[in-house]
Amino acid sequence: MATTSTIRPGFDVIGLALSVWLELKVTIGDEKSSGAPYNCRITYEGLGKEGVSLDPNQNLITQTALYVLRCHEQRAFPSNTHVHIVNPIPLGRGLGSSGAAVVAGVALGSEVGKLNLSKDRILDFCLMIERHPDNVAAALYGGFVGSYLKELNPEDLKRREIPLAEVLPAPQGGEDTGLKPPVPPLNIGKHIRFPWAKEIKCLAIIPDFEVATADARRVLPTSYEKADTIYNLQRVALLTTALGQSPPNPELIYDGMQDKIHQPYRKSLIPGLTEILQSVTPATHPGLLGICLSGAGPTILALATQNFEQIADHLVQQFKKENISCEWKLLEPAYDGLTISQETTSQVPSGGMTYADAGVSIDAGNELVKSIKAAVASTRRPGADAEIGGFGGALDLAGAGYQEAPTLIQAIDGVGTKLKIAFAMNDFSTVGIDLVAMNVNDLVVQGAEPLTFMDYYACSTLNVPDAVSFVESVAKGCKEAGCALVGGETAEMPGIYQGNEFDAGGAATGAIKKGQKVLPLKDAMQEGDVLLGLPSNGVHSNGFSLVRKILEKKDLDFTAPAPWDSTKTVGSSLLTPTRIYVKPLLAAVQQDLLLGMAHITGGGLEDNIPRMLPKHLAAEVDASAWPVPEVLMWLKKAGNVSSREFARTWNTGLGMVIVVREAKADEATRVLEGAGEKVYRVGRLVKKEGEGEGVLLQQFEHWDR
Ligand SMILES: Nc1ncnc2c1ncn2[C@@H]1O[C@H](COP(=O)(O)OP(=O)(O)O)[C@@H](O)[C@H]1O
Ligand SMILES: N[C@@H](CCOP(=O)(O)O)C(=O)O
Repeated sequence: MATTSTIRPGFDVIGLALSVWLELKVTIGDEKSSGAPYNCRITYEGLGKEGVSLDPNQNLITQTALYVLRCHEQRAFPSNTHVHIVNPIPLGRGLGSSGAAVVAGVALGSEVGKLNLSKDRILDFCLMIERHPDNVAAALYGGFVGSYLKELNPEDLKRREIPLAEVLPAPQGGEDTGLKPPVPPLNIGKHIRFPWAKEIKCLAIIPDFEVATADARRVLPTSYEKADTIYNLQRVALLTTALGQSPPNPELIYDGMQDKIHQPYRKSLIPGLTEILQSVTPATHPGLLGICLSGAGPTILALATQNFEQIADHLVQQFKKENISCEWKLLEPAYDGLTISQETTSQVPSGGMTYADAGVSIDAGNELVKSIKAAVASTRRPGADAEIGGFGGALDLAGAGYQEAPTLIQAIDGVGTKLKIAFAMNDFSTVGIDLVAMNVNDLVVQGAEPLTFMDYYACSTLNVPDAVSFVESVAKGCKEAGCALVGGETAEMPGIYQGNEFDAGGAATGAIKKGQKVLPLKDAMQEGDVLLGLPSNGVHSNGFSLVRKILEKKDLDFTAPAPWDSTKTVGSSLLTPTRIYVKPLLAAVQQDLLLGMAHITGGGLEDNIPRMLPKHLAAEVDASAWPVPEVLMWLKKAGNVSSREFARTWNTGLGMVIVVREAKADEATRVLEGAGEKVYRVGRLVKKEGEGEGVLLQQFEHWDR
């Protein structure tokens, strides 16, 4: 079940289901639950743990389920029911936690009561609890949804027990609610799904305080000026179509998301709201399409196609001016809505043990596979269809363009301790790119075209949203490298990993056409060959143990503004994914322009450059020839890291170093620049003195500026 955000000016009308899922795991016949009130024991994990009641008559989910059961002459849950709630949706922030809880509650009642309610009937019940249809309709049906409430007929209107409150603290309405609750009239809500352009993503800027939806509705007037009503109607009519058009039109969407019937009244509850909403436009922040309050607030929803981090960081800073801290999330529309699955292993004998009891959930694994299918399939390429679910990933070499047996090159690597930063930031949307980069960059330096990738994700207990975010980022990396994600492994190993931590590894396979040489061509290299460097964009994926030590020493939190880049937090800057150099380098390889390449990973320039050189040659490198990223300069200074150590730990600003013949250096530069690279001439090959150094660094005082 996804959380929804109502998009202005469609107040109480349009909602969007987002990729954050409230999950209920229900067991009937659970011995530990015997004697629980209403036969129901609740356990809870996730957001809101401290505040949410575990009393079945108080908890919104079970309270709603009891209401549904009582409407069907069932007074309580079946004996020994255990409901385990897993909630990743922040409560009271305008992200529809209550809407999702109500949908979950009605579905729970329907399932345990064996009522077999249709989705449309579930909506009727939901609307008895939460009277605005936008959140519940989107959570129930999934996607971008418009909805309306049918006018009740005079008989129904007369019924005192039909709820008047917006979010009811109890399924109530009359004195006898508990015994004889109001059964909803039939078909009171209608919905329709609108198209949503695939490139539009949702940034949720979530302040660290709550605004109860009921309070945010209390500040609204009971009637509106005609002009304000027309203002909103005009915009909503266009907006629902504009959000489905590809490419999206920022002007239409930005204008279409203006509102005069609720945001102006809610500014009293959200400090700085008007200024914050006005502080970004598509002109000041390219990629932004529109901005509004999410639900009843205080979360801000920004729709965008790119530059997510800059937009989010800007909005976080605006809130900061009001002394409000925020976290932000990049979310996608979710199209599944309410989903219910039955565990096939449910005939557990009394006292019998299950794999799930031991901490390994086959269901969660299956759900993960279902959720990542689309992202994985998007990496398909000739020769590999990237369909997961089989026992192994298939690659048809002829289909991939290799008619004669090629040389296969394989690489395997992990993300390393950069994962620690992702855990601290609870952001797994980029580390998969690092994982792919570490592998495919190793392949391409040998001249191989990456064809397939497989990832390994090992955790304690599978957190499906985190794992989905991770695999989606792996898929992103694969697309950038042009390889298909043909499989992977998710391992739940309680006892080996702790909390939300996991380890991630992966392996790539690439090919070199018959007749084409495997690089480096050590025998062909000679004194005077030129070294070209391609820029890194920061730390990439090595040296993070030292990075963390330096931050600790400087007492710098991951959420603090980065001292080297005021537009980012320390954590978000450090999570900048490793660059993938495959496409530009293959362009040069195909023209036979390169003699060798070194991917600058652990061990830095000092250890990696010699890996591509023959024993008798050394690399003379001019450290002043390329700019060092600010983050690396800061780390060097803050950690008082010597230049030698600097060049052995981090990439110093070069992600790739390439050897070319002097006569081909300009041509190679032109090809690489044509493929979008910046190229620096950083040195040359010289004769090595005996067992001397493989890298002779010159001008490294430049790093001490
Ligand atoms: N997973 C949940 N389990 C139980 N109660 C919940 C859950 N999610 C939300 N609620 C209830 O809904 C309230 C928040 O609803 P509301 O004010 O409408 O905010 P939101 O914008 O998050 O929907 C919470 O305080 C809590 O009582
Ligand atoms: N249309 C409602 C939506 C409330 O959403 P929530 O996520 O805050 O519960 C409103 O704007 O009041």
